[in-house]
This record gives sequence, structure tokens and C-alpha cells, in this order.
Amino acid sequence: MEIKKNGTQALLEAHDTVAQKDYYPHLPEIPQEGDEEEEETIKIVQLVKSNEPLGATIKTDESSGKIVIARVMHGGAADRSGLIHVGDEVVEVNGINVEGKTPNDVLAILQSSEGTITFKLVPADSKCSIRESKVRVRAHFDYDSSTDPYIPCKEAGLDFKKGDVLHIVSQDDAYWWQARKEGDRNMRAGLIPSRALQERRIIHDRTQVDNENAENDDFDREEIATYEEVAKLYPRPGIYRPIVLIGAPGVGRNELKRRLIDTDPDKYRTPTPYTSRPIKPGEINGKEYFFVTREKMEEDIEASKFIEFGEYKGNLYGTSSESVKAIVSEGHVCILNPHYQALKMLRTPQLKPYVIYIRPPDLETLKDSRNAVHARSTFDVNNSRGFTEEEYVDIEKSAARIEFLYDHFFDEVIVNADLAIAFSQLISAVNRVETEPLWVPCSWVQ
Ligand SMILES: Nc1ncnc2c1ncn2[C@@H]1O[C@H](COP(=O)(O)OP(=O)(O)OP(=O)(O)O)[C@@H](O)[C@H]1O
Repeated sequence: MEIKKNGTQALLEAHDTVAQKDYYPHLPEIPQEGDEEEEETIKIVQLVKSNEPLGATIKTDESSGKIVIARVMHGGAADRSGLIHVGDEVVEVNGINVEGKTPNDVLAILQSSEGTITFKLVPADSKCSIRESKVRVRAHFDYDSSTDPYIPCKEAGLDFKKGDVLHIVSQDDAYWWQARKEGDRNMRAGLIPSRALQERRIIHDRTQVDNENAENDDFDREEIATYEEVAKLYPRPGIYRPIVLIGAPGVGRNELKRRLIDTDPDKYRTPTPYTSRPIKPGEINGKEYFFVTREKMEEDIEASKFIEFGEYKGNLYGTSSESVKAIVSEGHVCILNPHYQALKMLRTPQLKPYVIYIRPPDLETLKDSRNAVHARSTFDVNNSRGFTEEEYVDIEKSAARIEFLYDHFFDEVIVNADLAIAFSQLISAVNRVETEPLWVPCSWVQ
């Protein structure tokens, strides 16, 4: 498939025509040896019509003007037959010569055919059989081929949702990869935009929005999240992945963490934070906090030893990455609820955290559920009053922002509407992480 590399506009001119929808022949096809009278290079392929699409597209070849096979979808009927290849020239369909016809004319012939379909093809010079790649990616965007004006063949598109794991079977085309959904039984691959194409679209969309709204800093997201290459990480006995609870302040991460630790305080641990505030009578160094001098903390912050830190009433507070590592190496499950900005520092091949995003329900449910149990506002220093209307709105706002900036880092999302339900979902997630192989960035599994 010839795609000019001068921008997405060019893709419009490069549409394949689907060789046909919903009626592609079911194999067994009967490969016949070339007719005695025919030249040796002609092959005749007979296929029986069924509900399965052929999994091939046709187009008019730019230089020769002939109808050729543009694309063969991996695992589809055409591919499995081993008889139809990219570049094969279509000479006849059911005895009708297609010379001078358009791809749409050919489609019409196919659509009006019943029973068996016979193709007369001139084989392409090089039958480059499609190599199946083993690449798996996690998609960081939703894709709906029916609304994509650029896809060369809508019927061949593969729709997916953000978070789906896709098996990329072919990256031969710079703009359109072939993929299957991981675990999907459907053998035939579908077309999806390649990383290069999707990145280009995102940059284009962002420039549009930036131009319309120059003040909007929401579009300063550094990364262009398209696809992330992933591999399966198998649970390792005695080494537990840290569980990271991310969410808007006030959404309930502490509550969930506390309940989880209460189920088995020896197994689930959270690191003791460091502080530069003076120790109070009755406090024990290493229990509530590790008490250190401000100078020492500043020095360690400078040396990137803290996964997160902040200042409150003139004192520094922070969690060191060493304490997280210590919990892991001692064989405990480390539970963290850091500020979302800490995610980048935590998401390393060494720590391999499992990130759970705690999402607030819609505003009404958020208010009703918290008010019903007289939940204490975490925005109040003394924790002595309920949440205000404004604080509820703030929770929703910061949730939206966290999702916008970081949703590609979430392994799982739990909506904290009913606390008991959210907690049971957390328990299942934690069990899953301990027992099941799960997808992680492929650099973590090497
Ligand atoms: N689903 C829920 N229904 C009712 N109340 C809840 C629910 N989840 C949490 N709460 C209550 O909301 C309050 C705030 O929760 P919590 O302290 O866990 O928030 P947080 O996200 O850890 O906030 P921060 O990050 O600001 O410390 C607590 O009183 C908690 O019991």
C-alpha cells in the first residue's frame, strides 16, 4: 500500500476498497492448477461464500491501473488460505474480466455473486508472507474506526478502548498496523492507526486546542500517550508489587489503605514518613515519623531520595524511596497513597508498582455518600467538620485533572461511591496482583 508521507491528508487518497463485507468465503477453497490454456502465472482461487469476511482489500494500482490486492488481514480467511497475497493482480471475478473496472465495480460483482466465488489472479512477484510479530501494546486512547475519516478501509478497522491490550501482528505499513485484541478468539486482525499516525493526530489536535485557548495549561501534558509496549509479569513468591492508590485529596484513599492494612497488618505495610518537625512527647522515632533535621531532609530531597515531599506549617514531610524498597525486600506488600506527581518516580522497573486510581462518583453521589456517614473533611486541619459544597466540587475537579494527566499510568480504576463495595474491589485487586500474571511495561520484564 503506497502512502505518501506528506501528512494525514495524503491518507485520504489512499483508501483501499474493502474486498467485501460479510460474505467472505469460507475455506476450504479449492486451489486449482492454472488452466491449460492460461499462462503459467495465472492462479485460480475458488472460495465458498460464508458469513466470514475475506479479510482482504483491493485497490487500483497507481502505476498499472490494474485491480490489485491491497492488504491481507492477518489471520483472516484470505491469509489462512495462503492463496491470496498483497500485490496479486485480480484479472477475473466469477468469469467477469475486471480490466478497466474500479474497485467498487468489483465489489458489486462480488456482492451479486452466490455460492462459490472464483478469482483469477496474477500472483505478485514477491509473496512476502506476513510475519506475525509478538508485540503487545496497551492502548492509551479509544479508537472507533467508524468515525475515522482516514482509515483506508472502514470494514477492516479494529475498535478498541483505552486500556485494552492489543496484539500487534503486523507493522509493515507505516500508518496502519494490523492488530487483534488480546484474548480475542477472532483470528482475523483489524486495522488500527500506527503509533506514528496517532502521535501526529494528537499533536495536531493539541495545537488546535492550544490555538483556540492559549491560556489553557491543561495541554501541557509532556507525554503523547498512544501505545505502550507491554509484557506479562508473573507473580514472584515472596516479592510483592507495591500497591499505589492515586486519587484526588479527600476521595478516600487513606480510609481504603487503613482498612486494607487492618486486614493483615503484618502483610500490608505503609512506609513511615520523614519529617523535620520536632518530636513531640510520647512520640517514638520511627513509629509515627522518622524525625530528622531540616538540613538532612533538604539534602536528601536534593539527592532525589524522596518519592514525595511537601512543606506544612514550616516543616518538611516526605516518604523516602528507600523505605518503600525496604518494605518490599522484607516480603511485605507496600501500600502507598502518594501525591499523583510521585507516580513517575514510583513507576520504575525496580519497584513495579500496581497503580489503582480511586475515582470519586458523580457529584451528587459523592455528597450523599459522605454526608450520610458524616465523613470528616480532610481539608480541615482538625478533621472536625464535614466536607463543604466547595470541597466536593474541588474533589471532582482535581479528579478530572489527575485523569487527564495520568490515566495512562492507571492499572485499574475503583469508583469510591459505596465504601464497602470499593473496599471489596480493592481486596480483589490486591489478590489478583499477588496471584495472576498481569501486563506491565515490557521494560519491567527483562
Ligand atoms: N465511600 C465513602 N463513603 C463515605 N465516606 C467515605 C467514603 N470514602 C471515604 N470516606 C470518608 O471520607 C473522609 C475522607 O477520606 P480519606 O481521609 O480517606 O481521604 P483521602 O483521599 O485519603 O484524603 P487526603 O488525601 O486528603 O488525606 C473520611 O472521613 C472517610 O471515612
